Amino acid sequence: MKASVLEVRDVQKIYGNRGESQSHALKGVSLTIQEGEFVGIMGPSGSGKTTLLNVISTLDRPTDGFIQIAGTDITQMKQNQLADFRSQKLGFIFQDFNLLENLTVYENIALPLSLQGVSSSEIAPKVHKVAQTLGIQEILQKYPVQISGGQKQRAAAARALVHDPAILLADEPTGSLDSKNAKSLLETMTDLNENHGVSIMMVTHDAFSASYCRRILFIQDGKLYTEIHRTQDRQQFFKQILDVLAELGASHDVR
Ligand SMILES: Nc1ncnc2c1ncn2[C@@H]1O[C@H](COP(=O)(O)OP(=O)(O)OP(=O)(O)O)[C@@H](O)[C@H]1O
Repeated sequence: MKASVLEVRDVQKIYGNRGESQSHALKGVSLTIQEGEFVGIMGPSGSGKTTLLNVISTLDRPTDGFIQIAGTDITQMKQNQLADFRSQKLGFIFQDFNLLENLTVYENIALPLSLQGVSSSEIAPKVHKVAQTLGIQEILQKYPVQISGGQKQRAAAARALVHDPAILLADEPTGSLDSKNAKSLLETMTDLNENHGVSIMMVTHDAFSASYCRRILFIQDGKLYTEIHRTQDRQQFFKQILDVLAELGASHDVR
């Protein structure tokens, strides 16, 4: 049986101190992601998706509950340990790429390893390997301003994966892409998941993007509402997602 890469148990998040106006953003969320899964997180605006992603990605702490990533309980870690853990075990892709404009694509991809003090001779083969997987070998010497949005997102994905993280966390990764580049990135993520064993958790509003996942967890009002698994083809799954979103009364994009 596969091991779990992520275990979230009874996680609560309350913003604001006692006596102030408080916001109960997560009200006891539990979920497990197994190694090699591609899981989507969806839900209406304000349901707690970003909060969930932030506590899993160690950027914020839960008020209560337990989160284990690759066998390590992150809720017990000190701040400096969390920074190391994040840079070694987690990979992130965001909507707006977050590439450094004054570094080449190669240097951007190498950055997480350079920051960990890995030698340049060890870094080079890793950058070339991940660039090959993402089909961006030709643009390694270019600067972000010289490449397209789709290429920027591939470079960002390469940077997220170069240190071989336990899980790739994606927050609206197709949000800044046109539909052709979005489709191409989603196909790449599917390839990473199916053929390279990358475990992925993706937060998205977009039913088309979500239809590439194998399983989707829906959150509403800080709690898990339901989950669905892809058993048939992607078009069927897309319809199933729209049905749940309609049930939730959520607004959604249809590409
Ligand atoms: N820093 C904060 N301080 C106080 N309340 C917050 C804070 N961040 C989020 N909230 C509240 O917590 C709840 C969940 O917000 P969250 O951003 O996690 O939702 P979301 O599902 O990501 O929404 P969206 O899809 O609009 O990004 C909301 O009621 C929000 O107003």
